[in-house]
Amino acid sequence: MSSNVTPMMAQYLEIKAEHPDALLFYRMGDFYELFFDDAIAAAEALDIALTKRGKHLGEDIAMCGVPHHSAEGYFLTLIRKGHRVAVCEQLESPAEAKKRGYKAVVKRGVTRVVTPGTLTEDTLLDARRNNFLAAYATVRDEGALAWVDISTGAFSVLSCDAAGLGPELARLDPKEVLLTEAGEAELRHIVEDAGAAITVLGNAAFDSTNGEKRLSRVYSVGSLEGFGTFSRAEIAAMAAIVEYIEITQKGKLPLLRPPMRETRTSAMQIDASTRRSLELVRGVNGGRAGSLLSVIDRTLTAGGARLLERRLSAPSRDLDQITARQEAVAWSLEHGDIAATVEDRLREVPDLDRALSRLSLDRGGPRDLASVRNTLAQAETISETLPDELPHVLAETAQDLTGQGPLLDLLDAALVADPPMLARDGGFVASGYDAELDEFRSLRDEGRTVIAGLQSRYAEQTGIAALKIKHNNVLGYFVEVTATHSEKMLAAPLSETFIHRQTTANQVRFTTVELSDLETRILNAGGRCLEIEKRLYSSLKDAILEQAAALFNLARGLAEIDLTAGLARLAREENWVRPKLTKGREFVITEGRHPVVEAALAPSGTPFVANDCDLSDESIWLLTGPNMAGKSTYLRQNALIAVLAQMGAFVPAREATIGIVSQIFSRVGASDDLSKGQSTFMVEMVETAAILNQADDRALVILDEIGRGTATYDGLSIAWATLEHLHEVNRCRALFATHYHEMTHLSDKLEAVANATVSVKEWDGDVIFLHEVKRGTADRSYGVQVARLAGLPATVVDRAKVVLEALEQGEREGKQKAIIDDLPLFSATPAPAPQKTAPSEVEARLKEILPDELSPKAALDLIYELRGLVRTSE
Ligand SMILES: Nc1ncnc2c1ncn2[C@@H]1O[C@H](COP(=O)(O)OP(=O)(O)OP(=O)(O)O)[C@@H](O)[C@H]1O
Repeated sequence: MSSNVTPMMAQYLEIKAEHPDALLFYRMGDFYELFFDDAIAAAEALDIALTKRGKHLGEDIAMCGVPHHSAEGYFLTLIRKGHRVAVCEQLESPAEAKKRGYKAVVKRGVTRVVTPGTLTEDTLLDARRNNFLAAYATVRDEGALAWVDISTGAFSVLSCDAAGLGPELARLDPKEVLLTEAGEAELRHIVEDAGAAITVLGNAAFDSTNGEKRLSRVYSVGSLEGFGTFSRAEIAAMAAIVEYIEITQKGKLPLLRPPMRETRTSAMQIDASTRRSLELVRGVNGGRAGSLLSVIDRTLTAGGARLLERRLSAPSRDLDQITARQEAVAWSLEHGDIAATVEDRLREVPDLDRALSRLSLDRGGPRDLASVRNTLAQAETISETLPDELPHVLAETAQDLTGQGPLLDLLDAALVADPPMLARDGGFVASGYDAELDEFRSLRDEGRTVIAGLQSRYAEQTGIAALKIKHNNVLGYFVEVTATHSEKMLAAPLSETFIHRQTTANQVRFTTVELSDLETRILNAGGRCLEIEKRLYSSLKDAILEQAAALFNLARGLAEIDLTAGLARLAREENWVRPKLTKGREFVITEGRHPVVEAALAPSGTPFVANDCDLSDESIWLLTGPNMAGKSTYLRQNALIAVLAQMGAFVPAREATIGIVSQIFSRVGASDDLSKGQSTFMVEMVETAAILNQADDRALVILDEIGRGTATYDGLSIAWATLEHLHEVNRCRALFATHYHEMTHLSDKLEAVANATVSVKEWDGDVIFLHEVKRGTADRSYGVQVARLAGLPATVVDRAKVVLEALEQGEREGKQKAIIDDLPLFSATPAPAPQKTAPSEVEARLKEILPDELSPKAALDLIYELRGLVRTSE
């Protein structure tokens, strides 16, 4: 290194060398500073000023900085833009550094690396969503995905091959995925598709043998067997997660809950494009708005909201589990008064999971202590509100709410009602909790009163009424009497207490051991208060963390109760019913509704038209009907009802019986994926292929107008063959919407195919949508009428009608091609619409004629006259 590198810059470069892939936030006093390329990148991403600071190897050093107290917001912006941030703090005060030598540089070190998957700060997180960090590992031919939310400690793992990775990532929506180098090469596109950041770790991090040891150490167990039997790949994936947390949190581990082993067969399989098209947790725009989640969320706590999203993302396939959850919702619905009281309490419940996680990472504060206290207080009331007789799910969770009385009492006694954010400034421990603290506080706050008290005591003791305790900068506190009393003061017994300090012209000044003690104590009281509070903070935190496992269960219990009460309220408010789930293949929905479309229509007062669906015998319905009639809505609503039913919720219908659905596939509408260089048609075919290759006989498949992205006959043939495949090979339940009316003949040939249509009325050349689904076929598509409603120019609409008629006539006569060839070309200049043109002269003249009254001569004259009229208009 060049000799003109300053010691500070040398330190910076050394630390930066350890974090080449992160922007290094280097703490200098009240600021974090960035240098060199980091500064240039950060200044651009944060839109802040780029300056210079000194030179390095003859070149200016680029620099930018942000105040440390507002740094979190900047971290978030950088992370959203795809950066990682290494936070380098001062590990000692400048005064401490000076003790080591005049020129010593303050010790610094990276205390954490902020990455998208490892956030814990409330300000950086969406309270109502999980923030998952995932890792994918393969050992020999086995693959596994592990994921954790370090802000809540929830840790899970699943065996999953590479083909299953995309759907799982779509379900979990992790913010960051850890891969090996080889894994990155193979799986990058899948992870990027899921919108997660990729972090590559060395193979050692994924080593399953060391991993097992690492995990056992984290959970302080001899072996992982107590948590379940894990495959090598599962251990490798979990180990990588733990390793990465240790790297980013610089050795501090959050409280991880024991790993939960999931199996792919336990949840309904829903792939990424189906999730998008059904808009389960995100609407078309990527936000919550317009999603199913947004209309069913009645939860009152952050934990409840997160649980709801997880359940909705992974509806169950386990009949017993679903039934147990339904029982809980039904109970809550029947006991509205109890549920209402519970809900009032839930409104006051803070985010316990996240508070615990921050406390365990030493990133918490007094407010997190208060969050624990407030949660415990509410949990206690809730458990008192709940009766003894409860359905299984609620009985289990109610148990988790109890048993924390001692901790609650401790926190109640120790904390003020509304503590400040930071422990650093003190002021959060309640008075009366710690005698020493109370004393120092009164000293700090009431120094003058304590001195006044001492003064009157001394006055009494000496019998000198004029005795004063005073303060100056030279002597500090001292006792002062007038010179007249000096003799008495300097003689025994008073001289034993009062030590002479100074004699002036008129006064004599003394100190006492007690007074100088008091003085030091007053001076130090503020500092001592902070120290004591810091110690108490630590001991309260430890008391909480000792109960971490029970507290996590309690948080989970509250979330379950919240979710149950929310689903019950939803059912009551929206008039939903409890569906009957079976192990068979039924699918009977009576008067089903689409919850999102219904909610969207509500403000306009337009009623939603409920529709039935029965796929029990004829398992494939071929739906034809005009554009805009409501086909897509109908298709989706049936899929959504299945999802809601299997997550344990009630459903928007009058009645529903559903044989458990193993997989849902939905191909609705076409969207270009130009970023991947795929055309609309290509995307459609890839997704259709996935369905035909994967759907089993318990799947529910929804296909909306497949084949429309290509030429008519190609499209029709593909749609035709697809339907046959679903019928013969997949043998699944399916709803198939199409504009190819030719396909309706398939119902004669294929036993399980039925025709259905969405009815419309034609009135005065306009279509009126009835939105009613009936058995049968549609006679036509009314596309041209719908186009007119959409505001297509009248000339185009008229022209389209002419073409349509010609085509239909051609089809009837089997000479379509010739007819099309015969059609004169469309002229772009608007031709006057025929019905609006005034009658021509010839027409006007013809109208006047009364043929019966014409003589042969007059008739001949008329012919000449008409001929003449035509000539003039030519
Ligand atoms: N059952 C219903 N009750 C009331 N309104 C409905 C119903 N179904 C659909 N609609 C209304 O009709 C609109 C069009 O519905 P949808 O998109 O499902 O039609 P579509 O037949 O799939 O049309 P296209 O074939 O053009 O894609 C919806 O946005 C909604 O406002």
